[in-house]
Amino acid sequence: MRVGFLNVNWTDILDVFLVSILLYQIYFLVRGSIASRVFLGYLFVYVFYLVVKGLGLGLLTAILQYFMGVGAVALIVIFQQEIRRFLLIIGKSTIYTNNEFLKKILGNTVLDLKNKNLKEIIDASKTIASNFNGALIVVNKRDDLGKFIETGELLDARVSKPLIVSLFNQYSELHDGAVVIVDGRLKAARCVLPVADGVDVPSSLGFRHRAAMGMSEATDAVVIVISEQTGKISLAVEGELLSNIPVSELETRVAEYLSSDVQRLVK
Ligand SMILES: Nc1ncnc2c1ncn2[C@@H]1O[C@H](COP(=O)(O)OP(=O)(O)OP(=O)(O)O)[C@@H](O)[C@H]1O
Repeated sequence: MRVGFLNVNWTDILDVFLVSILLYQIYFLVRGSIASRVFLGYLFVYVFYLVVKGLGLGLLTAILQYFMGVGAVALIVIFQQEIRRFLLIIGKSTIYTNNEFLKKILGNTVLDLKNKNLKEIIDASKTIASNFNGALIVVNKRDDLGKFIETGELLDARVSKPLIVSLFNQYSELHDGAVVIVDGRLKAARCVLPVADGVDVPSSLGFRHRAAMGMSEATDAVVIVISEQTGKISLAVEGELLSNIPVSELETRVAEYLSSDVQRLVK
């Protein structure tokens, strides 16, 4: 098919269609964040490069080509979070989650909660909430939480209700930040978590709740967050915050997410 001076065949149309979807998905992932400005900047340089190349300006093309090469590596670093989210979306597609064979190969079966000491964690959360002491408790699922543990005070203690409650006591030296629990061991306290900054985050949310969302977006851990102001308990899972969870439902909700393939907790 000829459109003006262009020769267009069906593969070109398919190509443009797929690139449009890809660009839209990238825009959807980065919109509202600082990364979106970086992405636009990079896109602008790329279009400029195509124009320069089309005009046959050899030297400028070579310089821009080098810049684009280095920029591609920089983009991977800058877009770590977005790339992770993008791959998670693909990984969570129904093809995978509904396929028993793949689940078995990739070990996506029911997880054993026996070693997680959930009861102690839940009991501690209830007590902290009733005392109106704020808290941020990260409980691992499968992902390695090593780099977040390193930001805090290393403890590696057996999880127990009194330990967690006393760590979040307002007079404790370690009450700030989050505790990270891995397979029933309280690995560290006063940990710094990544803060969620997307447009989906309500501006009214404080930093404790944003950090819970950010952590659950960056990893598959479940984060229990207790508000110091209201004593309400919320859960962050897969980048979403489920506010004001009734204490009677807390254990079931956490166990449900940690033990199964359920990707999102039922609201
Ligand atoms: N990135 C972070 N990583 C870990 N802990 C954090 C982070 N940001 C904030 N916090 C913790 O949250 C505490 C209070 O934050 P802030 O009052 O802004 O949160 P909030 O969501 O309004 O919670 P609250 O309802 O308890 O006041 C801080 O003192 C700190 O202990």
